[in-house]
Amino acid sequence: MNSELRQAENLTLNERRLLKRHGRSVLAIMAMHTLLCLVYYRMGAFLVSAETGLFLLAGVWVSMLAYLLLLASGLTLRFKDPSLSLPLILYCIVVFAVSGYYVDEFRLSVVTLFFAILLLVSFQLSGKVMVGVAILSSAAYAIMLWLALDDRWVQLSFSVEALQWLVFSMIGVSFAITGGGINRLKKDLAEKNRELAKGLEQVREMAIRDDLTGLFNRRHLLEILDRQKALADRKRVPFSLCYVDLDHFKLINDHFGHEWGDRVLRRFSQVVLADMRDGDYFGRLGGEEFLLILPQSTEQGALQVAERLRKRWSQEAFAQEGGPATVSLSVGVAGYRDNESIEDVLNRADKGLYKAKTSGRNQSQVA
Ligand SMILES: Nc1nc2c(ncn2[C@@H]2O[C@H](COP(=O)(O)OP(=O)(O)OP(=O)(O)O)[C@@H](O)[C@H]2O)c(=O)[nH]1
Repeated sequence: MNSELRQAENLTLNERRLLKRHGRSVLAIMAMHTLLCLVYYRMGAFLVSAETGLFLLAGVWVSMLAYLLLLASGLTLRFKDPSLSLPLILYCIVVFAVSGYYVDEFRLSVVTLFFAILLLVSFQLSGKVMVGVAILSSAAYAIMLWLALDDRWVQLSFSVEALQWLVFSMIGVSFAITGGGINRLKKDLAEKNRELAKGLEQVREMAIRDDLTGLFNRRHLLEILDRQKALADRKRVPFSLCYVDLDHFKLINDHFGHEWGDRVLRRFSQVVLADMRDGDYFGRLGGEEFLLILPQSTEQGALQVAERLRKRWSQEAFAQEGGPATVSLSVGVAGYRDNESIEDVLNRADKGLYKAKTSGRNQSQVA
């Protein structure tokens, strides 16, 4: 599994965990709200008939359970806001306004729970939306109050109710402003985290790559070899190496300059990368020496790959650009033998290379 896939999976897991926590918080707040309503009903302060009260509570809980099930299903994960904070808070405005309407004496205590939900959604909603929500909730409170006063004006004190509305509205707006700040902070933090992850990825890339060619460096090649050896020892999957060395490279530097030497090294890297099979590994050991690691390849298979590469590279000409006509290469091939060390298999590949060099270069030899 590549790192992007793993990262995406982790993000989804985190998102799911956060959603679960959000769902639990909403559930707790709504349960407290129901409990308060039931207590006030027992005290005779919730001014509804048993049927109406039951109908209202059933309505609240059916829609609440539908919301929680929707979150738990993961269907909302593809939305920009998987917790559906805006629909939730709009729904809560209605629920708290309706319940507040029926509890004259304890109105403020019931609607206070609304602030807990407001705080919860502030993690998702922007400052502007939060202020909009606060204004809307204040308007809903005012309408609810107007209806209550209209119905029961004898029992109610306009000035006390108006003062409570003012307190509710002011707290609502200050929650919205603070919540907007939290949201901004969260966004800034997420952006910083993204930058940090990008930076870390760059550092990791720098640690495993060769500067000149962008290929894997010696250290990373050795790590890959360790992994291949473990796999081969455990699962008996063969792997082979091609130790590749460009011939008479010193002459290229001497005749055409160091710049040309670098250019040849880079072109060689591109040619191999374009030609190699998915799942194979190619890197630069240093200088003009390269290593091709071929998982699931036998020595004979690797020899064929080496020969194909040698022939492909021999077609690469530089004379027209003012460089060497062609540059040949020699390859030492070695297949991993059960339980031998990485050092041993590398030494055998190096021996093959030596054989290829001493036998006239421009060839591949198994060792
Ligand atoms: N341009 C360039 N040259 C490099 C780099 N790294 C190593 N070299 C040069 O590569 C040359 C390698 O020379 P040798 O080890 O004698 O090998 P060779 O000339 O290819 O001879 P054979 O391998 O025997 O065919 C040296 O001159 C190094 O300076 C590099 O990054 N860029």
